[in-house]
Amino acid sequence: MTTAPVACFDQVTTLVEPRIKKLLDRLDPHNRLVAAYHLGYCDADGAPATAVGKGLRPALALLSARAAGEPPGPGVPAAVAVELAHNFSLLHDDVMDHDGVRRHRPTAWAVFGPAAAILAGDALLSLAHESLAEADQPGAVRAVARLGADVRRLVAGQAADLDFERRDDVGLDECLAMSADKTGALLSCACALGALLCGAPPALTAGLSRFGSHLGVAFQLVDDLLGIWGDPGRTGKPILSDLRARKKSVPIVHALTSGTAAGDAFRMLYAPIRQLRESDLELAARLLDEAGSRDWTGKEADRQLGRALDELSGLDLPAAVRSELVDLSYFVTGRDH
Ligand SMILES: CC(C)=CCC/C(C)=C/CC/C(C)=C/COP(=O)(O)OP(=O)(O)O
Repeated sequence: MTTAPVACFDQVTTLVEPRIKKLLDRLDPHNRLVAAYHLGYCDADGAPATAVGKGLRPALALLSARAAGEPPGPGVPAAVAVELAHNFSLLHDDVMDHDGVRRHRPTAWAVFGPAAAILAGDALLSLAHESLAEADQPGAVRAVARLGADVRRLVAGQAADLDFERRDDVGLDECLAMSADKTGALLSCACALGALLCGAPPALTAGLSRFGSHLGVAFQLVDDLLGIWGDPGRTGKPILSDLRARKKSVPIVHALTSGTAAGDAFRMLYAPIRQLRESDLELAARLLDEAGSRDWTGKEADRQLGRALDELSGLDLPAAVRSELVDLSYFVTGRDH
């Protein structure tokens, strides 16, 4: 496990969470309860609880504002916006995937029903845009437009991901492109949005954006590995969850297209006509390992991390910000949850 850089995550707790809680007050009581439950601010009865997400995207947005030479404060509307947009996507994703557990607790739809969870997601996305539109800062309009464009990419990535589940001819390149849309777009947005909101020079915003894209793909590849080989006690999701759901994540597509004996055996096991038993799932994970797919995915995550760090080295950044962005990048790719 890699230790998280402390300062930027502390600022998420002290600066971003209180602002999100204040925005939730604008929602009708039931919608607010579902959203607050999903965010981990309360349990299903409304009793206070401790927030559950890692807060990666808001941490990046605060660092993005600092990259533009500002203190973290002016980055808060951006940090709030990306965290709310991220949680909109998780609420809807859990409904679409019928996932019953996230962040070590029953998902919002499992507790309150799919309609309530979808509406809570809709409300969070609206609040994300309000957070930026109400910011009295030079780049507010551009920031709203940027968030909108990146949420559109996230939606396209999710559509591709769902489509892949029905297809048996998915290629590795399109799978990586899907990861760049589904996850890279919002991380890229987080890395650019703080600077954009603060009116930073376009070259700095563009460089941060490219850094975030590569980091986002690396993040998704690590997520793909954790979806198969992660410890449920750490990930907060059921064991072998991506295999059980017959996902076409990168390690799975790598095996299916590897042309190895293990990859071919995996293809037979994973065929849609077969009912997958628990023992099949363990065998499937072993075959992926034997096909070299775990190793390839880990190396590709490292390659994307390298490209992210190369982008960073070309940017003129305050030393403390550079060092936190580097620490955060290693945390993201070395995480076990
Ligand atoms: C439109 C739609 C439904 C899109 C879905 C897109 C989607 C679910 C992408 C997956 C992104 C991802 C790896 C989330 C976990 O982030 P994390 O580990 O940072 O989560 P945390 O906040 O729990 O820490």
